[in-house]
Amino acid sequence: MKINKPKHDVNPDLAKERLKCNFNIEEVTNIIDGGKDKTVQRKKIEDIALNNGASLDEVPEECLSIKERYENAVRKSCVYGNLVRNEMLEITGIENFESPVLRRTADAFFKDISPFMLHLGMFVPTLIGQCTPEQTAEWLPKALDMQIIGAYAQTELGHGTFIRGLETTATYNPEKEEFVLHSPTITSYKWWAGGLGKTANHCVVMAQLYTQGKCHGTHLFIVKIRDLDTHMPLPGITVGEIGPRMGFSSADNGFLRFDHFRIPRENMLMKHAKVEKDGVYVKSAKHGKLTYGTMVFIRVTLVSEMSFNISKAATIAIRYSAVRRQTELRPNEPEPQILDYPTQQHKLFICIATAHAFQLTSCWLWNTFQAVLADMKKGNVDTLPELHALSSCLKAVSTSDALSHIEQCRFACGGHGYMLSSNLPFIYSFVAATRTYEGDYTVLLLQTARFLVKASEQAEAGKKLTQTVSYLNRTANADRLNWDNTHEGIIKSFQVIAAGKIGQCVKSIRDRTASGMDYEDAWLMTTVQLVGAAEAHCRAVLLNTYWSEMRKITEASSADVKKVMHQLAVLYLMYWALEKTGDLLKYSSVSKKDLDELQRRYEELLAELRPNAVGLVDAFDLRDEILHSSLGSYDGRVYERLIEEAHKSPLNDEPVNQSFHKYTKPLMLGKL
Ligand SMILES: CCCCCCCCCCCCCCCC(=O)SCCNC(=O)CCNC(=O)[C@H](O)C(C)(C)COP(=O)(O)OP(=O)(O)OC[C@H]1O[C@@H](n2cnc3c(N)ncnc32)[C@H](O)[C@@H]1OP(=O)(O)O
Ligand SMILES: Cc1cc2nc3c(=O)[nH]c(=O)nc-3n(C[C@H](O)[C@H](O)[C@H](O)COP(=O)(O)OP(=O)(O)OC[C@H]3O[C@@H](n4cnc5c(N)ncnc54)[C@H](O)[C@@H]3O)c2cc1C
Repeated sequence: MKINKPKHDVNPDLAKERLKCNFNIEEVTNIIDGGKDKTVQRKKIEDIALNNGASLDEVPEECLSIKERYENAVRKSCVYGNLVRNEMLEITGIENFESPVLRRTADAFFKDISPFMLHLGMFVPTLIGQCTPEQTAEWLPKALDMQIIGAYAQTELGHGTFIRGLETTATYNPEKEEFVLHSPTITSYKWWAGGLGKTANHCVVMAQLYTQGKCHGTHLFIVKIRDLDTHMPLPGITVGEIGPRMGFSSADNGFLRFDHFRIPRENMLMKHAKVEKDGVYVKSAKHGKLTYGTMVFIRVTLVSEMSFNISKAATIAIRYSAVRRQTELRPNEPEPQILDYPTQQHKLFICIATAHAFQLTSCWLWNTFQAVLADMKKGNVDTLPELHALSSCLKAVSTSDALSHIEQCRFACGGHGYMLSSNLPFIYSFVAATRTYEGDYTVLLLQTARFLVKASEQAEAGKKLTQTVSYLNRTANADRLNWDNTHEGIIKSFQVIAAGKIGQCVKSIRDRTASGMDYEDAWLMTTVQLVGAAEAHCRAVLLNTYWSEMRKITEASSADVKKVMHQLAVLYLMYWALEKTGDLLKYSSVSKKDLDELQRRYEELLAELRPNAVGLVDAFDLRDEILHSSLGSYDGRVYERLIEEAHKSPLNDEPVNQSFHKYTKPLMLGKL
């Protein structure tokens, strides 16, 4: 495989690691990309984006002021957007505008975030999923061609989670065939939408629809908020940026207030529900929640996004751990590479395995999503609840796991991991937001729990369940599973844990209602358990999917690749079994001896994977321009880069900062 040759000599420790690797790296890269042809396509696209050179910042993004950072990000977004529009989409096909391949090239331009991300990330998908054919013809080409720039304005100051509680109103006036958008309260200010503050000239708005004096719940509208020529907000629109936050600091998350702002009837996105010219409301014939479609789509794509982010953090931390030496093991011997510490391997090898687990699961989820869309086209919405339950829990657990693994990667890099130049803080703060946005962790797990409780009741009634919960048919009446110390045994035990927890939730709810509580209170009192049950279900799905997809995808692989891919999947199973020993003890016959044996095998597996660690992260094939890391570059020039980056600090522009003469010296002389 053509590696982009490093300009400098590779650090000798890192070079030695590469000699140790005993599998074909390119073969693993092809597996991750989804095939050899996909790797070739990805590299072609990366060459277009990365050779353009526009990503190069003279001053690091983080050293700029808020305004400069935003302006610089817009500059780069325009160069990047133009490349996507004119060159990259020609290769992927326009229908793949959100391909992970395009997504990863964006990271070469932005350490933090592009103010245009939500245009392609949510505005365009909403047009695709929510417009009639006529509306699609009107809006989509303009959006894809970037003649209009959009945002997704759903969340309000007062409500993000509870969409039905949104307060913005869209009241239909049949005389003028217009909707009047209005923000009646402070809490109805739209709040948070990415790109809305300063960049977007259009946005999709979620508002309560009123017609013929009746509220029909939340619906989507496309709204032009700024003049296309002057970019001034239109009369009736108050729009701005919400202020500095933990991450997302180069984008302009926005607020928006409507003062009786009028839009034509045709601007209601009417693929599912409609308002006729005379004001008659026609509800969706298929399903009441189809306006939530963009959220389902993004939740599905976030699983692959998490794989990508973990693979970046793991690459940085593992390459650094091969270069870094610390602490004498024995007197007069060289200090070991920190990667030789089993505790370090425990922090990091699970990250490699998780990146693979999420990548394979995300492909499987994507196929499930496509199958549900195909069903819905034929008018069948029966598979939607299962997709909603799956995408909700996988979004919640993948973002939460990614966050804790990325934090482990930072811990694994000691003090240097705290430097922005390592890129780990950027990756961390980006992923921290994913745990909240697009549906908070707890809230989404409770959505899955709702589905699981129903499924459990159906299993009890002897009904045959759909694929992802079919284990409830087999395990509903099982008490404690006989522990079986095989890989399949571990997966089965997670299904039994999930079934046991769901069963316990059902019992708690029933006990509480039997003692006089109404159903809502009984549910509320049980929510801590319900979140645990949904998480357990998600773990069972993840373990099962990773294991079976890994076996399928490596069927034709070479023996060495098969072996290392197999080792990673086993590591994943064992890691989670050991993390959940309490549950295993509760729901299976596992003994202390079995668990000790599992721990011993896990530690041996870490040692077996050790020689391949650098090879495994090289297989992610993340170019230095994408990694943006002083600690993680291919050549391992860690210390040189840290010094180079330190010199870029604006505080080093002059030998003495003016504050010395202004404040410190007077203080020293007692003249302040
Ligand atoms: C170069 C390329 C760059 C591209 C780069 C890409 C990167 C990609 C970057 C993205 C970047 C994003 C940046 C953040 C963008 C935001 O964050 S946008 C805002 C997102 N907001 C949220 O996710 C809000 C979360 N809240 C919700 O989804 C809903 O309120 C809840 C929690 C699902 C509850 O909804 P509800 O209407 O109150 O429904 P509820 O009464 O609980 O349930 C009623 C029934 O509806 C069902 N239901 C609820 N939701 C659904 C659904 N969605 N589907 C089907 N059924 C549903 C329930 O299961 C339930 O069924 P039953 O049990 O009755 O059978
Ligand atoms: C970086 C970032 C970008 C964003 N971009 C956009 C965007 O482009 N467009 C957009 O419309 N929105 C956007 N959002 C908003 C985002 O979707 C919401 O913040 C998110 O859905 C969570 O809603 P909330 O803020 O109302 O949290 P809350 O619901 O207020 O959550 C607060 C706490 O209450 C708990 N809680 C809430 N409800 C329940 C319940 N029913 N049961 C148990 N616990 C509950 C939660 O678990 C959480 O612990 C963005 C947010 C961030 C952070």
